[in-house]
Amino acid sequence: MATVAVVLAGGIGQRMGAGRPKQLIEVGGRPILALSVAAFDAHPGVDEVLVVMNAGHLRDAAAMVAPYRKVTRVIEGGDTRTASSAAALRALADRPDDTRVLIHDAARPFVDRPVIDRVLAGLDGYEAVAVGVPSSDTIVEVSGGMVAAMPPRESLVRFQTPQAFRLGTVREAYELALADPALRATDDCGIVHRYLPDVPITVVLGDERNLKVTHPLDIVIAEHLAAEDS
Ligand SMILES: Nc1ccn([C@@H]2O[C@H](COP(=O)(O)OP(=O)(O)OP(=O)(O)O)[C@@H](O)[C@H]2O)c(=O)n1
Ligand SMILES: C[C@](O)(CO)[C@H](O)COP(=O)(O)O
Repeated sequence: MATVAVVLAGGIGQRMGAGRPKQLIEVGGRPILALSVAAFDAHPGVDEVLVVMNAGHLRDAAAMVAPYRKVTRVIEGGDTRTASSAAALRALADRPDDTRVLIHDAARPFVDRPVIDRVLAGLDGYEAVAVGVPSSDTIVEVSGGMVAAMPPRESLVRFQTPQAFRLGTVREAYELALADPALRATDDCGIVHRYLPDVPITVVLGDERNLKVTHPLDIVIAEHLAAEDS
């Protein structure tokens, strides 16, 4: 069965405040979007890359990813990350249920081959795979400014991407989610977990370098990581 990597680049980068989507910013002389796409293009287990971009920058994105031969389409995303994932799933509507789909934040340009290897290996035994790293901070649930719950840190991980799925599973979860007026989600595994609670989601180890470039300080870190790679 085919393996498709979806690179989500439909955001506007509000928290970065750069005046343009953060995935178009260069680190180490290359756009963040290109670095993310390159990681999947170079992976021997990935057959195809689908890029999701916001409407105003489709041409910029197409030009940036033109050198990568596995990129088959650059499509328009939606107003939220969830809507952009849904747009990608619509673009894959004609693909068989056993297609393997990896959904990745374009804003994580340092995803590397070992992380992708672990995700693909996870898909051999499970319908849904998440990537997590242990937290070095204590994570607390807060309600109304007060501590409401303190789950033991050993039981917590921070999710990264790519998250991977059998297409039939993530498609079914999204069909249910999109029919729910109360839909709220920050990632794709969250949608599978909520709408198909019987589907086990395995968690494989991520990497601290696989950071999500979100705030201006992250650009400083990203430049440093890019220099390490050069
Ligand atoms: N409507 C959206 C929103 C986000 N994303 C993508 O999902 C990933 C994670 O989102 P985030 O880091 O929140 O990016 P932005 O939405 O651009 O950032 P912000 O929330 O600060 O505006 C990014 O690669 C982003 O481009 C997307 O494809 N479509
Ligand atoms: C999917 C994600 O990267 C997992 O940590 C994260 O939830 C994305 O959140 P964002 O607010 O869209 O950046």
